[in-house]
Amino acid sequence: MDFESFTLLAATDDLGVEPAARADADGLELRLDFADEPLAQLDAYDGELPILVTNRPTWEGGEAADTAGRLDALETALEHDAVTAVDLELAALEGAGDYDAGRVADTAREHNASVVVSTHNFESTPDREAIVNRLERACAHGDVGKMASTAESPDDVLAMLGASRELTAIDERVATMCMGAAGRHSRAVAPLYGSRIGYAPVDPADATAPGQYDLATLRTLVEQLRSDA
Ligand SMILES: O=C1C[C@@](O)(C(=O)O)C[C@@H](O)[C@@H]1O
Repeated sequence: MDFESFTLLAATDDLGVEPAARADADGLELRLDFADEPLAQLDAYDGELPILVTNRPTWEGGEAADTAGRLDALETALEHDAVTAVDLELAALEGAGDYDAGRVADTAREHNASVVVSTHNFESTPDREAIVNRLERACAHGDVGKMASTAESPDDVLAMLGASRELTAIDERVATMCMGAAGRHSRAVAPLYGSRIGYAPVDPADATAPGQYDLATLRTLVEQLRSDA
């Protein structure tokens, strides 16, 4: 996955959803931190969709302990041909936590895999300038800078969309979304402002973040809006 164009990922903890995802997804996001035996799942994987692997630490809203093993698992996952992208937290690349995620980025590049550098705000959405600054830092560390914030108002979504448009206009590759009820529509609209990645569960009951649409719905919304543009 090179994220040259909008890429819709079926977010999951179970690679068994792959056949059901094929109609609407361009790939899968496997959340190692949510999954049972994720590396065994990858060993057994014979699906068609490429995979982005994520192993989100607890200090960034995930369920993975901040250990060297968290990063080891991502490096092991990158040995699989089906894994063509890895998600690394901006904070982990800038020295937060106890372990340097730079080695995982190096491994990704050795395997010609893309590096998605992510940052999250589960409480609020900063202003447009702050979003631009954080996304520029993320873009500097990888192939796509990704930010997911929590919207409380339409103004928050406007800030995220404006930042997306501003960075896309200078050829930065970003993925943006606002979480929560107030931010939900951003998941369908942000691709029109340059966002390169969307995340959606096949089954809405399996959401990996607040405010996600199910996969088929998000595909329909994005395609309809893009055709109207
Ligand atoms: O970082 C992201 C974005 C996300 O949090 C979302 O809001 O859709 C979903 C996560 O699974 C993914 O790793």
